[in-house]
Amino acid sequence: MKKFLLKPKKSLGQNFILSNEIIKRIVALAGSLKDFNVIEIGPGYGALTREILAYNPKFLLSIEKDSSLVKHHEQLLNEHQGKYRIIEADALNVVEKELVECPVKVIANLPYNISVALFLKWLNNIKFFTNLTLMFQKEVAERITAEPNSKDYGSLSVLSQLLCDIKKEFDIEPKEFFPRPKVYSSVITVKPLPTPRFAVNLETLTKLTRAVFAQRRKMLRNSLQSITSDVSTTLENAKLSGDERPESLTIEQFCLLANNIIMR
Ligand SMILES: C[S@@+](CC[C@H](N)C(=O)[O-])C[C@H]1O[C@@H](n2cnc3c(N)ncnc32)[C@H](O)[C@@H]1O
Repeated sequence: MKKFLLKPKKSLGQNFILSNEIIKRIVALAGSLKDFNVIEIGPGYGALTREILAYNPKFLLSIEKDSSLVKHHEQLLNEHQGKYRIIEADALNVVEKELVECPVKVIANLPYNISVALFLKWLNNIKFFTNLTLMFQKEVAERITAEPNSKDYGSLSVLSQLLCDIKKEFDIEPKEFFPRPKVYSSVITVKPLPTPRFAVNLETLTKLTRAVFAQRRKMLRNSLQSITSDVSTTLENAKLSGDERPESLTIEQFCLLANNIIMR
């Protein structure tokens, strides 16, 4: 990769993995790919792409925004005709189900600047995916996997864990990338649940958790005022006193609250 001497673009979150061992560990986490269509976001120079193709998936679709990197995939395209396709696009705007059929697995070292937005987009349609093996900045992985009563617990943790089984697999040091990022990275595996852990309207839950975590030091009786005009009935029906702070609520309690709230 270094021999191409292209200047990595910070604006596109370009930090390329150098270690073959780490590439192998990541792809192995996705399990067998034989009968699966695979999507890779941001293939870059194709380090993960090559390893994914070595697993002989049914089909691999890569989505890369940087046209100068798309050009580097000619050889892979020739070697894997009919099995591999790369499109130049912004992954945030792609409608996956129009491009590949189920069953689908996602494997990606995500560009850090769009990683949360992309993950939220997938959560909205999570049943489309069999599993996702994803690298995030460590801080984001910690927010996704955080438990109640921890500083990282928030809207992203509630939504992710309501819909999926998620495991933090391993951390990666900055020295394993070119150029070196300032922070550690983490790989997580995401297994969508057949149905959410608790029945709830996702839009209401999202608005509720965003509103209360935006004021995470405040007690619920105060922070709920911004989204409902009937705080006391809402709290009573959700079996809460109102003294609680959002980080102490379990996912089940958030769902009960969402099911009982009448939004302004
Ligand atoms: C962290 S690098 C990963 C590169 C390579 N897969 C690796 O692991 O070495 C992120 C990649 O995503 C691409 N990218 C950035 N923003 C994107 C977007 N909105 N849609 C698709 N690809 C994007 C970058 O150009 C870059 O190739």
